[in-house]
Amino acid sequence: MMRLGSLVEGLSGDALPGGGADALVTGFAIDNRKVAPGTVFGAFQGLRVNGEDYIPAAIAAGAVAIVARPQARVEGAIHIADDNPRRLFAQIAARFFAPFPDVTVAVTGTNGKTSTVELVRQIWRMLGHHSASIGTLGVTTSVDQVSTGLTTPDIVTFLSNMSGLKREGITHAAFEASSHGLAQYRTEGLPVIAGAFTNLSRDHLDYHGDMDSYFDAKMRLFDEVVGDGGAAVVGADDEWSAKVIERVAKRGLRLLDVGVKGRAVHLAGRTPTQLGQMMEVEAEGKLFKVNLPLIGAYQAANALTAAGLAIATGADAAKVMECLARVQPVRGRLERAVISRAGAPVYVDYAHTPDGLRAAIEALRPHTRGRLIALFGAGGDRDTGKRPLMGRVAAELADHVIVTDDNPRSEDPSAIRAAVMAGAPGAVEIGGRRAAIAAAIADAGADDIVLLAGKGHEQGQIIGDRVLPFDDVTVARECAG
Ligand SMILES: CC(=O)N[C@H]1[C@@H](OP(=O)(O)OP(=O)(O)OC[C@H]2O[C@@H](n3ccc(=O)[nH]c3=O)[C@H](O)[C@@H]2O)O[C@H](CO)[C@@H](O)[C@@H]1O[C@H](C)C(=O)N[C@@H](C)C(=O)N[C@H](CCC(=O)O)C(=O)O
Ligand SMILES: Nc1ncnc2c1ncn2[C@@H]1O[C@H](COP(=O)(O)OP(=O)(O)OP(=O)(O)O)[C@@H](O)[C@H]1O
Ligand SMILES: N[C@H](CCC[C@H](N)C(=O)O)C(=O)O
Ligand SMILES: [Mg+2]
Repeated sequence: MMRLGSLVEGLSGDALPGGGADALVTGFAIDNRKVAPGTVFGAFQGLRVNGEDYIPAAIAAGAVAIVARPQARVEGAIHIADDNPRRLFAQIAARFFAPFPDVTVAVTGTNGKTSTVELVRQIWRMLGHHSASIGTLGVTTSVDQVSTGLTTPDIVTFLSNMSGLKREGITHAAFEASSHGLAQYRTEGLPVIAGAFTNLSRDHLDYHGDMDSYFDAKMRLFDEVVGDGGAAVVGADDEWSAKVIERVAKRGLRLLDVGVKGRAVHLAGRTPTQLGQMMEVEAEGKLFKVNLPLIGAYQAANALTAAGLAIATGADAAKVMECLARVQPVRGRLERAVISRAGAPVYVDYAHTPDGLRAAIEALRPHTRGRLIALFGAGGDRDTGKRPLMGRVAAELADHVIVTDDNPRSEDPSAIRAAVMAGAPGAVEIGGRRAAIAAAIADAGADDIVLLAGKGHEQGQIIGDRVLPFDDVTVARECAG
């Protein structure tokens, strides 16, 4: 327990009203249903509801203070007022949940965040650090993986997870900063010493409106979240890279640009091998030949971004390159699920954007002798504009396209499929993901390759408000057996 005064000192403009500084704080919550006596409640205006409407309920449940806009009505508890209550709440809560792992880094970008945080975690571990990652796969350490549902559930869960990791002896942590998380101040308050940008392409425009706003949401990572004197690892091969580098320079962060156009970690060459690829990498004036055991240009890019983060946080480049040769595949990212009876390899990948789909198909192309069969759908209650674009990418790059269901959520699955089909003339539509997977595998010959895209590691299919058990890898094995 801590006193409210010490938690807000220097953060909140106004002095706490009479006696407020001595109030004992027992915890933090942003949902009134999680308030207990002594909780500080963050009341935020949301997309669905206004959290300020729950202030009376939070106070009735024992909230000691409310962090909310100055206009909010607070009676019977201390009102800590700020025009940006989400930011202030994160700062105050971080003081409560401190200490955190000593070395903390964050990754943003449309695609590649989960892969990159997972690869940094592995590199750090190989270098002898106690490391963890937080993101779509949950909270991962070398001994444990706990799923959390969302990439970044909420600020209280995030800070309490980070604090729990510190208690378990974790010294190095990498986390995913999604654009929703950044816009809602869900992943901050703690010192972040390096940030990384992977790439930017169409997704989530339902939430952000347009690409410039989406870009700005992501750039908060470098503008505000990474601490003064910190580093920025920037994937240099994206059409947005130059703009990112500009922002990083303006903020005065140390830049490590990585990729084919990168100078700090330069990818000079890349040759696919049967189970991976040989990369030629220049870093710190030396040339390294790295046998990366992961396929696809996109995985090479993520591996180098992860390497950049390890270097930015003090690791020796030569040692990091040695580690890259020993990384384990990331769950559900070009994971080889099974080889069909006919002899066709079946890959599961989490591609759920047009650019992700392009990356996944291009990764498999050099490994395909016959036809590349791509199966995917699009998630319901998400950016609708990406659907025909995903269809178009697949129709252009794959030899045979099957359009099926992803997580329809509250939408009509056939309407989602129709929107995808609109971009993919010639594609076959099969409602019901299991039936579609069975058809894809049955259709594949010995020289063909099957890509099951969109759901990666997910263990359930969200239909309406029900989550039915579903795992692409398991279903693929059942259909192939
Ligand atoms: C669009 C979005 O990001 N929504 C998230 C966000 O909602 P919001 O702030 O708009 O909240 P709201 O539901 O309108 O409620 C407003 C406030 O009232 C509070 N409340 C609400 C009801 C109540 O009874 N009592 C109460 O106190 C809520 O806790 C909230 O603080 O905050 C909520 C509480 O933390 C989240 O549950 C919710 O995630 C929804 C479920 C969601 O689907 N999010 C997805 C899109 C998401 O965030 N995905 C990204 C991944 C993106 C990527 O990596 O590509 C992620 O980081 O996971
Ligand atoms: N660097 C990259 N460039 C292009 N596509 C990529 C890249 N990295 C990953 N992808 C594609 O995106 C998919 C998801 O990868 P990953 O889970 O690492 O990304 P993410 O950013 O965490 O996604 P999410 O937004 O769902 O959390 C992969 O399965 C792949 O198809
Ligand atoms: N983080 C992404 C994951 C999408 C995964 C896909 N299977 C879907 O349901 O759309 C999102 O929440 O938009
Ligand atoms: Mg992710």
